[in-house]
Amino acid sequence: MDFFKYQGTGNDFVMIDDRAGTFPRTDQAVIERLCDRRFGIGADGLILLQTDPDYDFRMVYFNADGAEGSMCGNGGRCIVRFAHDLGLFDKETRFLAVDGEHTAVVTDSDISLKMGDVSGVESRNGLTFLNTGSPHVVQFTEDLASLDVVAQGRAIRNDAAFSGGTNVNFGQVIDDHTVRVRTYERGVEDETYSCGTGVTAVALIAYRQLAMPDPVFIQTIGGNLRVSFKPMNGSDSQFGSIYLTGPAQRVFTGTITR
Ligand SMILES: N[C@H](CCC[C@H](N)C(=O)O)C(=O)O
Repeated sequence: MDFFKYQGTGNDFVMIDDRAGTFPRTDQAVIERLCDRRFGIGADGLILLQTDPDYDFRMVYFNADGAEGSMCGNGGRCIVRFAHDLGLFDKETRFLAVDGEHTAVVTDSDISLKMGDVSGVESRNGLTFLNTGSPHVVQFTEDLASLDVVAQGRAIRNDAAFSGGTNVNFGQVIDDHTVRVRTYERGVEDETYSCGTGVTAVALIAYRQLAMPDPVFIQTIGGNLRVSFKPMNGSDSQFGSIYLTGPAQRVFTGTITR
């Protein structure tokens, strides 16, 4: 079976053209092995591109642990680049993911992905929590560089307040419109270089708590992203027209031999 490898700001994915629908998608051990950085290809997740009667394509996303995940923003940007590379559309696309419809626009340098609307921001156990397609906690800190993201992220990830777990993002304000972010990802169970739904969550909370204006510029370990949004219904915790914008590239192709 052929595979492709894509990365978006260092969040990397095994990408498979599964338009024939033959990939063993219920075999969690196979997916986990393909994502393993020692025994497999190595990736933060695996994504199937499938057909859909009403859309350009359908995205099916699995975390590195092999389980089907909630929405993945960087994976969404990567599969848009993949579909574009396959010639499935010209500049603009409409596709279906686990959280519903997404649209995206492709330029040479960037993919701009429309994210699902955000319906609320909660405080759980004193932690700021919201769902941007995946569940996220957002915390701001003064010293991001020396933070033990894995230890602190894992403790919050396993907090009983979050049934099913949560991803955990730590942000440090760099200037009036820029936040640097590090993320502990559920399903990878480690820090990743970037998390698209995570930086989206951070941008919205930077607006809500710190009055940071739209768009918010984000620095991750793996590169820079931009999040634009519109508050909805006169609320500072509901958002629409959310766009996640930044680079996504094919890195290599290969063949899975067993
Ligand atoms: N890396 C992804 C997030 C995956 C979410 C996943 N870790 C989960 O909560 O199931 C992103 O760019 O949005």
